[in-house]
Amino acid sequence: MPRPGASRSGGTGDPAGPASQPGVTRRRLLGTAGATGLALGAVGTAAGYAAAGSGDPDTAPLTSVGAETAVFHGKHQPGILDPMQSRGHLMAFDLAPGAGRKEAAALLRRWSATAERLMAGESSASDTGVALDAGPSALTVTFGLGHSFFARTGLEKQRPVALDPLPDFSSDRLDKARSDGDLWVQIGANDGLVAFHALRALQKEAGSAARPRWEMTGFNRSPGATARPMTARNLMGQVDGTRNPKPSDPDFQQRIFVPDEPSGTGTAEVPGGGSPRWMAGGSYAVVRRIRMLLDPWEKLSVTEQEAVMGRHRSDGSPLTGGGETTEPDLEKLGPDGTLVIPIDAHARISRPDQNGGAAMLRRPFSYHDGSDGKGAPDAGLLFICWQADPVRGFVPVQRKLDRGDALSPFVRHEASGLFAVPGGAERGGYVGQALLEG
Ligand SMILES: C=CC1=C(C)c2cc3[nH]c(cc4nc(cc5[nH]c(cc1n2)c(C)c5CCC(=O)O)C(CCC(=O)O)=C4C)c(C)c3C=C
Ligand SMILES: [Fe+2]
Repeated sequence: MPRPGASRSGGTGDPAGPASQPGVTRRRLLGTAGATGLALGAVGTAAGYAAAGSGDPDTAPLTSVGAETAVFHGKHQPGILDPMQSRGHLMAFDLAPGAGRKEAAALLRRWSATAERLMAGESSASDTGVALDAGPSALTVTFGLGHSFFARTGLEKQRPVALDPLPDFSSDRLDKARSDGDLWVQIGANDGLVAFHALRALQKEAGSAARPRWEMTGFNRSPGATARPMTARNLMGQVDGTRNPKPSDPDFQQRIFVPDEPSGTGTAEVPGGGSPRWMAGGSYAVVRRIRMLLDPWEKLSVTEQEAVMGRHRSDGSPLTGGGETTEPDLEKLGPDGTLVIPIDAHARISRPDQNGGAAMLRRPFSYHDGSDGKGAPDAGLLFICWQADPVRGFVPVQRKLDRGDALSPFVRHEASGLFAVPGGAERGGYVGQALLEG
């Protein structure tokens, strides 16, 4: 299976040698004809990397981690359905003073071209060489548009109702400087250098059109670190992600993605009108930087921690028994006559059946930014969730959590963003084209 973009042309003007020449991958990709493309979500393993086995570092086989390739073009943008990567960067940009629709379109075209090249393991226009020697490493780049983007570009009439600001929650402690933004970029890769390389390329290509607003760096477990593929753990030690909606669920598409023919115009003139047509195949990302108060959390006994969550710490199984994926028995009483899964346990009150069916796809990164200056770790979750409409996903669940989640005393929401993430770019096109040229 040829890797997307592997034979595309486009000069780089970079002096870094063959790896930066048009159509040449960073590792001079060898014959892709025999590639098997081992499907893992949208990520595949480019078996075409397998080489003659000489000692030549440019032709030696890559490990499976380096060879994994995600697909840039498609109905949905990458970085939503792909397996979570071990490294992540989140960045928000604001359009520069004087930059409008034309500049935004040119920027998204540049960014999309670069994302396509880098995801295929090719070099970027002003390659720094940071990712030389490495394969694409399951790199994904995802672009989103914030509420303020639409006024800046004169496209208010196209702004989806679904992008209306999130309500205030009583437990919010939000830093506005690290919240929101005109444009949002999510980068994920299974190699820290590959992810950083993409970050620098996109930052430089913002040029005079957009200025960085905030940046966050996150991580997850490395592929292969466990004996078998397992659900992720967060920095509280919990198995996190067990009950995520699955693509095989009958209602998965309608819960997570805007349909091909959105029901309404999605404009403010049509309340509840859903999403506009340019969002077909797109999704809405809610991004929350949630600090974990790890010192008090780690003082709890394991039994106390498990009561907060309603699940066992060891394997994520419900307190009512069974394995990780066993359905919890929410009515079960213990010998003392109280509920085995406490009434305020996080895993109880966040369920769709406790929130009018509200559901979201959670795809977070952990983060650690040193300490807060008083000795407590500044660590937690870069919570990212995906849904077709935040009013039927994140908002009702967070309202419920805000009212009485047993986890609340141990977490603090410190930054927030809501972004419209358009559908995937067509070949030769760019993300957001239907909006900006529609
Ligand atoms: C508003 C949405 C949510 C926020 C914010 C949130 C924060 C948060 N969650 C954990 C850890 C776990 N969450 C789990 C389940 C779970 N959480 C949410 C939503 C939010 N979580 C949902 C919708 C669900 C699934 C509910 C269900 O369908 O049963 C779990 C249990 C395992 C799992 O299903 O993933 C854990 C663990 C932390 C640490 C956290 C803030 C830092
Ligand atoms: Fe949760």
